[in-house]
Amino acid sequence: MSKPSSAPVALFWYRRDLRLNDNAGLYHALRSGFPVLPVFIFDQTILDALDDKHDRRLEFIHNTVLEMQQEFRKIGTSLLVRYGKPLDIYRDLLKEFNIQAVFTNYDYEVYAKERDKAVADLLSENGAEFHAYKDQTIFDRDEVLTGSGSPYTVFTPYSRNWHHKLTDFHLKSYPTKKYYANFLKTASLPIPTLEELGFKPVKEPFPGKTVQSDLLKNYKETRDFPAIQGTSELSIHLRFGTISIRELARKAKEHNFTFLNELVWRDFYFQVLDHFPHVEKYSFRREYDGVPWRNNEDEFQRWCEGRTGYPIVDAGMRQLNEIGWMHNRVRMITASFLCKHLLIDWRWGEAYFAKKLRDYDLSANNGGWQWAAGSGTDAAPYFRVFNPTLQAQKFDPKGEYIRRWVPEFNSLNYPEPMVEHTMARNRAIETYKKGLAAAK
Ligand SMILES: Cc1cc2nc3c(=O)[nH]c(=O)nc-3n(C[C@H](O)[C@H](O)[C@H](O)COP(=O)(O)OP(=O)(O)OC[C@H]3O[C@@H](n4cnc5c(N)ncnc54)[C@H](O)[C@@H]3O)c2cc1C
Repeated sequence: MSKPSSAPVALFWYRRDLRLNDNAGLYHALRSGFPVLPVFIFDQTILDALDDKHDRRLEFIHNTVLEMQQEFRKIGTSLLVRYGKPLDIYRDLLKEFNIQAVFTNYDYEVYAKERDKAVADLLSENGAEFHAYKDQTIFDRDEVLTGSGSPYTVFTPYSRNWHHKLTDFHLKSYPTKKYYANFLKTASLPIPTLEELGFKPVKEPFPGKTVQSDLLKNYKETRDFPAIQGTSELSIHLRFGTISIRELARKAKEHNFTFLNELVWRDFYFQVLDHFPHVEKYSFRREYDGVPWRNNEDEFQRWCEGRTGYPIVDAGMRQLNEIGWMHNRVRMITASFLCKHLLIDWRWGEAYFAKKLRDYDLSANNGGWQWAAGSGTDAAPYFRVFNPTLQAQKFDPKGEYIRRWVPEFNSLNYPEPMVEHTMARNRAIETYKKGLAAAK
């Protein structure tokens, strides 16, 4: 394919980094010497897989793209927005523009890595370069390794080394604003509506982008209590890059070590997915794939709908179904209940969360589920089974969270527990034992 004779340009391809400020790949694009055209692709492969057309994630992305377009208009450029399969879109873009290079930020998911490789190959065949940068993590793939150079598979030593390696350099922002003059000057380009993409808005507000210093200061004491707002609710912003991880980590470092350590968990699970891509489909510890799950579909349905008869589990599932978010403590309880009390394959629960969570992120979701199932890197041992009643007493002592989401709790309309705890606990331990022994 010969290049069009128009002036040479570089593209910056937005994906999980939907902001102009402090954006690593954008910074490098703007310093490349070519005028930069920012691009966003609504990826048909991803959109086709979403069966609920009221998808909060897509609405969030769409709103953000519209907001970014306003910012781009102020500086005389425009976001080029396309809908389709990325490789097809790049074939078209190569015909429309004299592309010298495409800049972007790394994505650690298997699908994304394959997509990027295909696009990089296509560009290379057409004499254009592909450059990807670390932007969504503080440390990635090979930056925090054990003494023998292998990836960490346990969080605590990873975290110790992460903190040890951290310097001000890693938290420094990329000053993109200084280079805004290097965007390609264009007229305003159109953006498809949500309806044109085949989706409908949920029209519920999203959490804000900022976190109060007081919340961070008290985070260690408040984060486990789902009835209060003791966590940042920034997860959707971290997921789509509407805030910078470096800015947030600087604030965390200043105010609260425990909060900073949650951001370390995030890095940890990204590097687990990057180094051990088999976790996307299989247990991190492969012997756990031998657990003979019961996989009862009616029981799974009751769990999904929040009708298990365990109020903390039901409150969590209803919170998830209603607002697309669930408190972390309750994610742990509901996930453990599905895997251990009901002996349902963690992948069923993982897929349900993936459908519903507004902050769904493959790495953290998979890490959380494999932790709950006992099959993951840092997993809770299989014989440790959360007691949902004791968890509720400890973390929702006044039952406020439960009453908020399960108003009929304590009435005749509320179901009896679907399994008895002691029986379920013993059954889980025996079943896991059998599965693990068979895998030896
Ligand atoms: C079964 C299960 C599934 C989960 N699925 C997801 C998911 O799909 N997407 C997701 O972002 N998080 C997931 N988590 C982790 C955690 O529950 C959420 O990040 C957190 O509840 C988001 O709320 P917040 O922003 O108020 O968190 P805060 O407590 O304010 O934490 C700040 C940020 O740190 C990161 N973080 C916190 N805890 C973790 C963790 N355990 N692992 C990785 N990152 C973490 C998140 O980016 C979060 O926004 C899951 C946890 C479990 C147990």
